[in-house]
Amino acid sequence: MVGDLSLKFIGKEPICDLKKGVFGFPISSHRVSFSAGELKNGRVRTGVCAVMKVGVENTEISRDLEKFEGVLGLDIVSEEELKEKGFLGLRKTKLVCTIGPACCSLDDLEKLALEGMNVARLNMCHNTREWHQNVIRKIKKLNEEKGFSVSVMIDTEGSQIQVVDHGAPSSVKAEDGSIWDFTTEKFEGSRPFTVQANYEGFSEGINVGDELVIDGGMATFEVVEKIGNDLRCKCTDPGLLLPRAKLSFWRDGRLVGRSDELPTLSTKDWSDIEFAISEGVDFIAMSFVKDADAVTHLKNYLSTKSSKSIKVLAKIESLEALHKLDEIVEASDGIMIARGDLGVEIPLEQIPTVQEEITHCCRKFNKPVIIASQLLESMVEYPTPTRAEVADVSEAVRQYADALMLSGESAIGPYGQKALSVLRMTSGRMELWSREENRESVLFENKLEASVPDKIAEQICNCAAGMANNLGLDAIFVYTRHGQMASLISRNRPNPPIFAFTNDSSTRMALNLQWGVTPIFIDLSDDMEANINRSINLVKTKGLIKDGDAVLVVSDIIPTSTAQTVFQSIQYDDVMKLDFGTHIDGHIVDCAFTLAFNPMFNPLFEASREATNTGIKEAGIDGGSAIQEVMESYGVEINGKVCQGIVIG
Ligand SMILES: Nc1ncnc2c1ncn2[C@@H]1O[C@H](COP(=O)(O)OP(=O)(O)OP(=O)(O)O)[C@@H](O)[C@H]1O
Ligand SMILES: CC(=O)C(=O)O
Repeated sequence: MVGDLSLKFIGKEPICDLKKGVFGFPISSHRVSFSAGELKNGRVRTGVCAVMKVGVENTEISRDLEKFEGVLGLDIVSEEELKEKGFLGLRKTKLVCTIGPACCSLDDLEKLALEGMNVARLNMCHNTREWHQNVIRKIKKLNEEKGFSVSVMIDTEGSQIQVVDHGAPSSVKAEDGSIWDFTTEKFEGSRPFTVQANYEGFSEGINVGDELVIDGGMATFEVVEKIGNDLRCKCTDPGLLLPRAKLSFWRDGRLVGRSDELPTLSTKDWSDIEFAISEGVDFIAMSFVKDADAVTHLKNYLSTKSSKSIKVLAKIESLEALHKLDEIVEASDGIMIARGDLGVEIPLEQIPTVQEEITHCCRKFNKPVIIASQLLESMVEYPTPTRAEVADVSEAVRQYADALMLSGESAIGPYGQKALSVLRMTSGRMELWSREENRESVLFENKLEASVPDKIAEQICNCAAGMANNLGLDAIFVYTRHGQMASLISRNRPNPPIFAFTNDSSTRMALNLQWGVTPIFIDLSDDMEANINRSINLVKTKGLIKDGDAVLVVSDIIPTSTAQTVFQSIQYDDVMKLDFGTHIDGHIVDCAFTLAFNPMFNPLFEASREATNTGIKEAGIDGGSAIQEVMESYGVEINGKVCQGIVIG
């Protein structure tokens, strides 16, 4: 992991507010670099380096513009949005659409892509292999020929106890007091008042008196008799039975776990995964994940079978998954909060808090999260959403979910594009409100568990996001091969948009799901200066950035070129000090930071801290002697030798 941070100003004016210089004074070209190379045990680890550069002369830009070449793989929708609304107008929340019969033509898919669909979701529960293949190919065709960048996700069917047949072609009403048989017996056609379940062992451990709940509350029955494996039930809360309705059993107000023996991935799911690999999808959303092992197993399988990197998302839709949330989130590449099936296993009133907890957990582990199901359910039938639905969407955006998903609204409803536009406009409005309220002024503080270089990269990204917010920068440019730093910055939910330049097409497609990140495909070299200049010139040539815009540049690309002599290596035992001062009309502003990796230096930090506090307290002509006294009272043991603190300057 490598980090590389620099500030780049386009155009003549030195900037700070940033457009007027720091405290009104011009900023000179200035560069600081560091890189953590060797660690204590002598093993060479990947380096971490940072570059800060302020000020670029106009001539440099003009010179680079002359030699500009290459292609900027920015999708046409982001490009249009950027031209129309500017950096801060770019939507941060990503949008996922379930593709079904109502939106599977090339024309419909193009309309959804134009309306802002970032990811197309295909649920393998429905329709044929050929149908899915056809849709995937149409999406790839649109990406290639029309300049979109829509990622493809498939959902595995997973294993769950559900209705195979309920005696009617579509929905059927269960009346109060009516008696129904639930069975796994296979029979031709349909029988009235008979529901066929998909799983042989569905009634094991179920007692007379238990409650059988349909689809989390569509209808409720009481088990009145067990006949072999079959259950005879009386309807106690009338309602609808839909095709593929989910069955759950409850006793004394608690869920009776029934799906333990069902495999997370069935034989059909494995065959769908093979299909997904062969079609080169970008994400596989795994249904009914119970633990981290299932996710790890699939990830390992994909890493050996697929030449491209396919990301594995775990769908959180059972009580079991909630109990193992941390381990599942940590093991996966992202999460889908499948509120539909989750509502079958937990009381509905718990969904909002559970959603917020899962979203928070994903932030903690830096994994993208999709909030799914019933966001605009009424739009499956009606052209406008309810006010409550818009409030639900806004709440998901307020929680900083990475993505929102449409299900039946786009798959079967006649108003799919309109529903997508409601998501887009509601997200944009809420994002603006959050920014104006400066809700994310306190950056996300949970640290990720990682190696020292990764922690440093994380800190660089946290600083970068804070700096971009505090200085009111226009954009953050991240140069990344695997998307790690783009994702670490996104985790901080900064105000400016994040443009992730990558030369890896899997990374580009994966970043489509990450909050606030606009992925851009571009050729990258080891020469960061060349990468920065080329990409800025390309962006500039397209008219997407203008003189005076301030861009923060972060990179995780390790420079190998010998020309990069500017990078200095900082060892584990080194102490790095970054100190800068300026004056405004004779008033001096001084600022310094110190960074060390070896805890041996902690007493030195304590001495400096106490001396600084004394300096602040005693501020005045004689403050220096008080500082000196405190500093000299400290003895710091460094490599076995006790050294006395001294004040320099
Ligand atoms: N490819 C498809 N072909 C036909 N109908 C589809 C297709 N995809 C979705 N649908 C329809 O759209 C509705 C919503 O689909 P979606 O897959 O989001 O929900 P679901 O069927 O409840 O499954 P899950 O619980 O896995 O989300 C489904 O009820 C189904 O009728
Ligand atoms: C999306 C999904 O699978 C659910 O909400 O159940």
